[in-house]
Parts: sequence; structure tokens; C-alpha cells
Amino acid sequence: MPSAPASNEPSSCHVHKFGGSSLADAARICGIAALLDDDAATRLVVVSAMQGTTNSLVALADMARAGDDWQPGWEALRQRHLQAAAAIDAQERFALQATLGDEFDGLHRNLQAVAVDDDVDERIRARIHGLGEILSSRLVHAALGGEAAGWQRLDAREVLVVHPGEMGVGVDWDQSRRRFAQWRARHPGCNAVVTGYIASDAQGHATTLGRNGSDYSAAIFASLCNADALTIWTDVDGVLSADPRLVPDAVCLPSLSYAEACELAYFGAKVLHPQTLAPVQSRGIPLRIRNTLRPQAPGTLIEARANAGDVPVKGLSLVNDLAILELIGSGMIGVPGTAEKLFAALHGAGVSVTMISQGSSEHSICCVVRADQAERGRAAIAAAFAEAMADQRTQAVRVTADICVLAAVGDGMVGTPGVAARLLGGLAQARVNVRAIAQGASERNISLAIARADATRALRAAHSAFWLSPQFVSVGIIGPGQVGRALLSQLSATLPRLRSQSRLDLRIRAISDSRRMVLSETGLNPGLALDALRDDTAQAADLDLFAAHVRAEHLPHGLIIDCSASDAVAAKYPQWLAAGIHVVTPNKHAGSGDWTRYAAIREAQRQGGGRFLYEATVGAGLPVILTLRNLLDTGDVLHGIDGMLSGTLAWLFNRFDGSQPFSTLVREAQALGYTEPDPRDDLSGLDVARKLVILAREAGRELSVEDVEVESLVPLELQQVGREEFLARLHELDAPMQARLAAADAQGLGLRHVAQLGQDGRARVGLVALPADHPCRHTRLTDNLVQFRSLRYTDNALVVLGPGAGPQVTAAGVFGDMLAIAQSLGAQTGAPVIAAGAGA
Ligand SMILES: NC(=O)C1=CN([C@@H]2O[C@H](COP(=O)(O)OP(=O)(O)OC[C@H]3O[C@@H](n4cnc5c(N)ncnc54)[C@H](O)[C@@H]3O)[C@@H](O)[C@H]2O)C=CC1
Ligand SMILES: N[C@@H](CC=O)C(=O)O
Repeated sequence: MPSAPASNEPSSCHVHKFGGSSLADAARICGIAALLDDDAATRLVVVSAMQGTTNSLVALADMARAGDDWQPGWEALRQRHLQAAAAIDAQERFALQATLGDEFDGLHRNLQAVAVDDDVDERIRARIHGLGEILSSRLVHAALGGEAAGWQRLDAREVLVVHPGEMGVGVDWDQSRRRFAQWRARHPGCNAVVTGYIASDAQGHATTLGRNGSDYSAAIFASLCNADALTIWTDVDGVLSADPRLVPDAVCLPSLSYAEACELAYFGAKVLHPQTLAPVQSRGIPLRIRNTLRPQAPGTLIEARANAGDVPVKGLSLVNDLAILELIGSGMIGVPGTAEKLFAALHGAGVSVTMISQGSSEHSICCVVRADQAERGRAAIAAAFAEAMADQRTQAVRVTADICVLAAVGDGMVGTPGVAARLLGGLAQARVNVRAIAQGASERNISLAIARADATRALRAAHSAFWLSPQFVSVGIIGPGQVGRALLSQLSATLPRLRSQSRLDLRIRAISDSRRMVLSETGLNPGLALDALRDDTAQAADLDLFAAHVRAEHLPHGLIIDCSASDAVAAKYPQWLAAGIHVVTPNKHAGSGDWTRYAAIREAQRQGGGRFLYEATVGAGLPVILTLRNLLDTGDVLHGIDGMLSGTLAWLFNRFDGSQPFSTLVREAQALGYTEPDPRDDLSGLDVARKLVILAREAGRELSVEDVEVESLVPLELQQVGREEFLARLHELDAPMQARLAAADAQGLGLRHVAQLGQDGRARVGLVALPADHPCRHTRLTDNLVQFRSLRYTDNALVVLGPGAGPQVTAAGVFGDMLAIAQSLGAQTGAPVIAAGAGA
């Protein structure tokens, strides 16, 4: 580790490191200057090779060694670099093409040497592998304007001395510091472009810091020049909470402590090389990860004391291709030295241990190792414990293959109760079995060994458990018709406020009409969801795939909103509810359909835990079912229900005075969105019969539509024809309706469509002529009027009155049910429900 501060170093020095993606071509290389522009300090720019170059060089060396034809690959690499040189140094101020040409000639000679001599010196191979950084440093140096612009080029092999060891590549800090100070003395105050990845060994031979070692180089140089800051430029916005290819909701972390970054780097967060942190940590140099392609993004800042943030866990990562090795034996209990013997055996066999777990019973010790080392490890343990095995003190050495380790990392876990519970709870919900657990006393990392097959599900579930609001609901909307569209527009206007004020996160992750559906991982903007159904991301509708997507195992809650009028969709409710999916609907088919299915829905609800809410099926946005439920739940006894349950029929008979044909009014009601998709459902009384059945069943009565006496306003000859033909022949209703009106008028009565559920269980629906003082004659527009007569409301009925049809009010009823479910979820998890005064 570094000892004394560097001498000859300017007072303020910043180190920037550019990875291969930032050096992919001449344009990117030339773009570096702009990224450095706002930095007034002296700068050291550490560079990787141009994207893909090190892989190509390694492949060329391997081909040469194998006797394969490496010339075409060499030529392709040469051309790529010469083209970049030509673009950067168009005026040949730096003779860049000639210099690079010389470097490639040298590479040619080295590859020839490898090709003719199998035992070629390792340093030649290191020279080949490390050439990419020499080349890119020349390109970057020229792109920054060269010495004339105050830039020097430093070949790190001149100053950086390292020695490979069992624990990775170590730095000879004293030598390196002395050499760097000498170099500085020769180049006082200037900026420098430094080769990453390469160094010299103690004998002065070329070597490398290992794959992706340029980050490490940058951290070492930051320490050597005692930098104020290190910036690592890459092609992502910073360190993410999880691998975004596996977790679409992964978020960029604004800050991390060194310890957190170290844990995440070790556990496979690809942004940082694991060894990078130590040199900067020991000097307290802040390190920022930034995106070359989005320099305006703040990136991730890594420093000693990171911002805690809202989430106790900062990141989740997975290490794949592992196996569990387990030594089992009752003879190990209380015997000192067992663990030492086991790990010595593994050490001897060259097996690296990723995770260790031992129960306090000491009956077994288990550790996780790389899959390709598992058998070697098993054999080594078996040999070391052969004697104990023979006399039964140990019983078995077991290998469990196909394992991965999921690690949750965060300083916020330290001393915070409930973090493990949250993690394990999320995994349990996603039905992930945990094979072994390890948490060190630092409490900064919980590692779980799980089956490889569960890896993605586990990672997503763990991410949801920490980053999603407890009131996150994965929502799927079926049937974007009149009501569905109104619901989408209400959601579009309201969801941002619910999210920010109440942490209520209703995420529209799927939408389907009868033909097409769109499934989204991250969520659809409700205002644009209809457009999505029309674009290329839409696929053929499939209700089972739709439901599986909504109730993804890694997400805590799924909710399907059925805004169709489809019996086929309603037939799916038992299955969905049994799977724990909540269902909200204005569709009356389930509530009034076949009794066996209705009973199955109730049973599925009980068994699966999904909630079924359908307030909008009766009275649209009016609290009709809620009122009835409250009466019954508080011990009242229902005697009967009567009133007007159809918004369409209420509107028609409020308007129908003979001045216009009845059919004209029906068309108008249809255009206003009051009628059912097929207006015959309203005119035949079927829609009202369905509502009466829904209410009767709510009150515990086993009523079906067939039990309701229904008077239909649709002439017999129009009942069986197709919907379009019916609409074309709508005028055939005019004469009979005009006659009904005249007959009522003659008696000083008015027509109203009423429904009645008597105490005796008799249910009737039909058009009646009522006197002017009847309450149903005092309604307006689409008003529904529902009178509940009960033990408590005997003389004077409890009345619910108000608009009972129309897309907006119906959608509001659906939205209310959604909120009721989401709020109850918050209550279940102990999370705050919508705050009082939040305006929701
Ligand atoms: N309009 C109103 O005032 C009220 C309507 N309702 C109920 O709301 C529901 C919707 O009514 P509207 O929006 O007026 O009807 P609509 O006909 O405008 O919309 C129905 C939507 O469902 C879709 N659909 C039909 N079958 C489907 C299937 N198998 N899978 C996926 N989507 C399917 C259609 O493509 C259409 O987009 C109906 O059940 C209705 O009874 C309830 C209370 C009031
Ligand atoms: N068509 C229905 C809509 C509500 O259920 C009605 O008019 O009441």
C-alpha cells in the first residue's frame, strides 16, 4: 500500500480512465477532449485498448501458438488502428500512421516468434496482450493535441512495478512511487496519457494486471499522484442496483461506500474491477463512474461515507456456475480443527471458496466453490477425511451442482432489523428455495446459495422486495373500450400524484383487447397504452400468457381489470383468483353467470387470496354494493331491494315524451356510452336482471338470471338476429313504445323501468307506469335509484341515488376498487397506506 505522499505532484490532480467502449473508434477518441474540458486540474488520462482489441490480441497469440493463420486477424486489427490514426491525425502532425505501423511490425515479429517457438517467453506474450493500450495511448495523445497542447505520453511499464501473487497482482508501491516521482520531475506540471493494464515485473519484464486491469491501473495512478478524484468513464450511467439484463427495474445508484462497491465488484457488478477500490480507498480518493455517451448523467460516486438512501440494500448481484460442497458428520461436533483441515484440503487442491456456511450444531460444514473445481474439491476433502470417514466420524462429502449465489450488499443493513426478513420474504413469495445462507459480522452482505434455475426469479424477487413500494401492484387491463379508455385517462391524470404522495405504485404492465395484447416489463404509460396495442410490440392476445405476465413471480401483487363484457374472460376469474391475482371488473358475467362458476370464484378467492371487487357492475360509480355489504357486515337483515338499476333505461324514459322516435333516443344513449355493447342487453331487461342477481347473491341468496321474471322491450323477431341487423331495424321498436307511452299518458302516469327483489325471494324486472309522486319519477338523466329495505331500514328505505351509467363514472367505480385493493396491500405489509391529507 502507498506510504509517503508523491513528490513533484501538482497540488490538484485528477485521474480519468477511459474504457474500451469510450475508445471504440476515432470519433469517440476525439470526443474525450470535450469530456475533459471542464476539468481545470492537472489530468492523468489512463486508457484501455480500443474496444475488442485485447480479445483480438489474445486470440492472435493463441492462433500463432496453435499454428493457425493469424495474418488476416493481424491485418484487420492493423487496418482498424491505421484508419483511426488517419482520422485523428489527418494532417500528419504526429506521424501517427507511421508510428502505429511500426508497432504493428513489432507485433508481427512477436507473433512469428510465438508461432515458431511453443515455449516462447511469457513476456513476449505479455507484450502482445498489452499492445492495445500502447496503440490507444498514442491515438488519445494525438487526439488531445500532443505535447504542443501540454500532454505527455507515459508507458506505464516505465514506472509501475508489480508482482503477481496468489491473491492477485500486487503493486511494489515504493519502487513505483519512486519511478513515478522521477518521471514527474522530468515532466513537471504537464498532463499525461497513461497506458492502462500493462506494467513491469521486478525484473523489468513486461507484464499485465490481468483481464480488465485498466481500472486497477487508474486507481494505482490516482494513488501515485495523490489525486483529488478518479473518474472512470464507461458506457453505462453508473453502478446499477442489479444487472439490468435480468432486472428491468434496476436503478442507477447515486452513491456507494468503498466497502459496498468492493462487495458488489466482487459479486460480479461488471462496472468495476474488484481490485480497483483498495488504492483509492486507502487514500480516501473519491471515485466516480460516468457514462461517456451521457456525460450529463451524474453517475455513481464512490467514497468513504456514501449517502445512505432510502433502501438498506444498495445492490444485488449473482455469481453463477457454482456448486455446494458439504462435509457431514456427527463426529465433527465440538472437534477443534475440522474446519481448518477442510479448508487446508481445498487450498491444497487449488480450490477457491466463494462462501462458507456452518450451522451452530457443527453437524455439517458447507461451502460454495466454482463448479469446475467442485469435483477436485470433493476428492480433496474425501482424502483428507478418509480416516474419519472409515470410522464413521464423518458420513459424507456431498456435491450439489448448478448453484448460484445471490448477494445483497449495503452499509444500510448494518444494525437494521428486518433486512434479512425482507429479502427472504421476497424469495419465499417467488417460491425460491434457499440452500445455504451466509452473513458476515460486518452485516454488509447477505449471501444466499440457490439453485441456478431459480437465479433470475430470485434476483427479480429480491429487487422487488427492496426497491418497489410495498403498494406496488402489477396491473393488466383487458377491454380498452369506452370504460377501459376512460379508466386509462383517469389513471394517466392521477397515477403520478398517487406515486409521489402515497408511494402507491399501480404499474400498467399489460393491456389486451380481444385480438392483441402488449406485455411490458417496466410499465406502460396509461396515456399511451392504446397506441402500444397498435404498434409492433403488440402480440396475439392470450389470456393465460397475459395473466402469467401480470402475476410475475418476482412481483408482489398482480391485479387484472376486466373492462370487457366477455363471458370468456369472466370464465378465467377462478383460475386467476386461485393464483392470488386480484380481479376488479364492471363486467357482470361472473357475478350473475352460472352458479357453479360463481361458487368456484368465491372458493378460489378464499383459497388463493386474490380479492374480487366489482362495485361498478351495479350503479356504475355509485356505492351500491358497498352499501349493501356494510348493512350485512354490521348485522342488518335485508328484506328487499327495489328501484331503477339501468342508466340507459332511466335516461330513455326520462327523455321519451313522444316528440322523437324511441329508436333515435336509443342511438343517442349508445353514442353517449350508456348502453351495453349490444343495446339489446339493456332493452331486454337482461342487464338489469344481472344486476339484481349480483345484489341478491351479495345478500347470500342463490339467485340466477333464469329465476328473474323479465319483461323484454325487444320484439320477439329482433331477439335472435345479429347485433348489426338489430341496430338497422331499431325503428321497429318505435310503434310499440309509442303505444306504451300513450297508454301511460292516458292514465296520467309516467313510464319507468324498475327492478324488485322481494323478501320472499321473488325477483322482477320490467317497465311500469308510475304516478307523478313516485320516487322513481323524480330522477334525472341516467340516475339509478336503489332502495334497500332491511330490519333497520323498515319504514323508510336506505336510498342510493345518482348517475348509473357512462364511461367516466363507471371507470371511477373501477378505479375506486383498484385503490381499495392497493391500500389494503400497504396495510397488510405494515407499510403506510395513503397518508391522510394526501388528497387521494
Ligand atoms: N358503459 C357503462 O356505462 C357501463 C358499463 N359496464 C360494463 O363495462 C364493460 C365495458 O363496457 P363498455 O366499455 O361500454 O364496452 P365496449 O364495448 O366499449 O368495450 C368492451 C371492450 O372489451 C373488449 N373485449 C371484448 N371481448 C374481449 C376479450 N375476450 N378479451 C379482451 N377484450 C375483449 C372489446 O374489444 C372492447 O374494447 C361491460 O361489461 C359493461 O357491462 C358497467 C357499468 C356501466
Ligand atoms: N348499460 C348499463 C351500464 C351500466 O351497467 C346501464 O345502462 O345501466
